Amino acid sequence: MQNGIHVEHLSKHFKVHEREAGMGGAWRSLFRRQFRTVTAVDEISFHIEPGEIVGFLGPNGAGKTTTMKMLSGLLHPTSGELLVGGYKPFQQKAAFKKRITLVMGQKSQLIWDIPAMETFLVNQAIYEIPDAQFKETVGELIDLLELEPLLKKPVRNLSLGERMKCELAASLLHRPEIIFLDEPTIGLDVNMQETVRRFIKAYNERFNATVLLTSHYMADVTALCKRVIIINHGKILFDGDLAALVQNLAPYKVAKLTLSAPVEREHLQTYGEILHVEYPEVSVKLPRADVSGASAKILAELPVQDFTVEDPPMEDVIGLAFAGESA
Ligand SMILES: Nc1ncnc2c1ncn2[C@@H]1O[C@H](COP(=O)(O)OP(=O)(O)OP(=O)(O)O)[C@@H](O)[C@H]1O
Repeated sequence: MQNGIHVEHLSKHFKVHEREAGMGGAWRSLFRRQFRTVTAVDEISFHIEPGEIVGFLGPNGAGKTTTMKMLSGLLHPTSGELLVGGYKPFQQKAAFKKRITLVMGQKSQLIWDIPAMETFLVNQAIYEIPDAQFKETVGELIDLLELEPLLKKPVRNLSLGERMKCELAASLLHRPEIIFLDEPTIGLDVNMQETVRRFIKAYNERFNATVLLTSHYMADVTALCKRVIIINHGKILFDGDLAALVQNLAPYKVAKLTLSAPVEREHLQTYGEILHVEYPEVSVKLPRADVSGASAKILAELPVQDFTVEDPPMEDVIGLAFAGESA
């Protein structure tokens, strides 16, 4: 289980200084400091097999980044057991650092005023990558990410998407087998998101790399992750197949029809809960257990020009997970 990840009852508490509002509060807090404990991660356990790509989802402040930082050795856990690629991350052994990488979409490791290639050379020295391997890996990454035209420009002149591609290359030069990706596509346009996604998949396949990925873009998750872990308020709400999540949480599918003649809303409602009507387009919820029967009825009885049945959008399904938790 060399490239796997084992997490048992992992927790992280932060002690935060609380100050009362106003001048009086500031004065009092000089003498009597008040602290509050924030539980960012609360006794989570999971295992990830080598080569798996797992989506790590949750709303803002759920505990995703804190978990990733513990997994990559940047934060010391408050309690629990953690084994990543056979190492205890916080011991920060050189051999451990060579096996992992943490890419944060909102933080750059590239040196701003000089071309990305210079950062690559710095990383070659840091990770002690032999020349031949460095050349080979840089060549592969240039091909996979189409970096050639970007490498000689100062990083500050690159677009956000171009910078992200260089960021990924810089983070993967040492060919880590375990990669933590925190919002790798944030702020990128749809085409660039797709490029980054394809690259992550290709890297995973080529090196059998284990990937834990957070993203607010559900397209990333559906394209890359068979399995998802959902976290909220530091606790795991779901860990399993994405398909099972959709089935469990959304016991319905969405039928989208294009009508060839108007139909009264009251009549449409008899086929299922209406999500949207804007003639000629209509969306109706169909019970998952009877999709074929309900579809046949619609096609036989309504003036339908076009008809599709889909799973509800992932955003809605994840929303249901959080709603269920707070209910
Ligand atoms: N250094 C810190 N000191 C105090 N509290 C912190 C610290 N880092 C994180 N927290 C708190 O821990 C909780 C979890 O934060 P974390 O950044 O892990 O969430 P996240 O799921 O990554 O959210 P986002 O999607 O917004 O990045 C939040 O309540 C946050 O305010």
